[in-house]
Amino acid sequence: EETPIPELGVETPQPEELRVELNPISGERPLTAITYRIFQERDLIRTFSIEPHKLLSYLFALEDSYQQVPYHNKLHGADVCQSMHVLLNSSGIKDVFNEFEILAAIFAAVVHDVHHSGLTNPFLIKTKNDLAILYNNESVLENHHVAVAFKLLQADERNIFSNLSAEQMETLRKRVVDMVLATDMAKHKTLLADFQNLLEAKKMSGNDYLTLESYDDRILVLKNLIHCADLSNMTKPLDTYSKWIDRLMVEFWKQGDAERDLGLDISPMCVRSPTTKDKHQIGFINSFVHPLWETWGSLVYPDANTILETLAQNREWHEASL
Ligand SMILES: CC(=O)CCCOc1nc(Oc2ccc3c(c2)CO[B-]3(O)O)c(Cl)cc1C#N
Ligand SMILES: [Mg+2]
Ligand SMILES: [Zn+2]
Repeated sequence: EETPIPELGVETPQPEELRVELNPISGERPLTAITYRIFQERDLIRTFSIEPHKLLSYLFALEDSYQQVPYHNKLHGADVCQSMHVLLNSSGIKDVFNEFEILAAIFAAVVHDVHHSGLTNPFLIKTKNDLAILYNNESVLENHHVAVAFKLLQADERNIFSNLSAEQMETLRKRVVDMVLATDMAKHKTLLADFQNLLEAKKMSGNDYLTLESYDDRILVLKNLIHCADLSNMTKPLDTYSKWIDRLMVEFWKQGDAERDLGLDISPMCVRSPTTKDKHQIGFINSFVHPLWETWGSLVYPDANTILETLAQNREWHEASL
């Protein structure tokens, strides 16, 4: 029978250092505030005849569908959306994507982890959680996030895409599904290899400007873009980055506690010990994050140089703590 997801919800007291003072502007609704502003700034509301009250209703419902877990909560959704917004302005790609692709990318970023339970795919799979059964162990969380995002659109008062044609909606939906599913870490190696092959081929063609014709080439760059935005914590200044790590570790350690209580092997990153924290972070940065950002940096050179410097400094900070 199904093993219940151990409650990681509101009743778990947030350790003091995780308590954040609410921003006087965005107050309780950082995700709605940031996303609405970005839609305005990119003129998406006018371009796609989005009814403002529907956009607010959708964003309120989306924000409330993010679980109150230490890391994968509405702040992470807001953060990845804002990071996507900035990355889309990188010199190397600024004029590459059209407004439909930008709408899809911003939307995919803000919905990409909605209803995340604070547990990993391997945990949901080994505990035979309903979601793992429903999605046959395949990108379980990511399938759930994008399904919830589109489920919320079904209410007419929340359907922000009601003025798109059926064909436009079909393509938007495909792009959003493709991007959110690409945030599954299990797909990282293939995604990055394909991205590197594409850039190599483009470099061979000599033209210094990235020209992308096919849907597959264009969506490949967008998949890597949302993956970068999702793994952008360590490209931020240390005082911000360290706050994200603290949240992530609390979430990982809670899963470790649940694994122990269920008599399961404790996932390496979920072992409650500050020393392994740095070891795992360095391992994750070296194996996944740095190669990805190096590749991104080569695409938007020299736009990402500051990012790469910050990434190196944050890695040194971890190494100094070993
Ligand atoms: C402070 C950080 O370093 C943030 C990056 C997350 O840190 C890790 N993330 C990992 O995998 C996922 C990366 C992205 C996501 C998820 C899992 C589930 O939702 B998501 O889309 O946010 C793995 Cl395998 C290890 C670490 C480590 N350390
Ligand atoms: Mg995710
Ligand atoms: Zn995420």
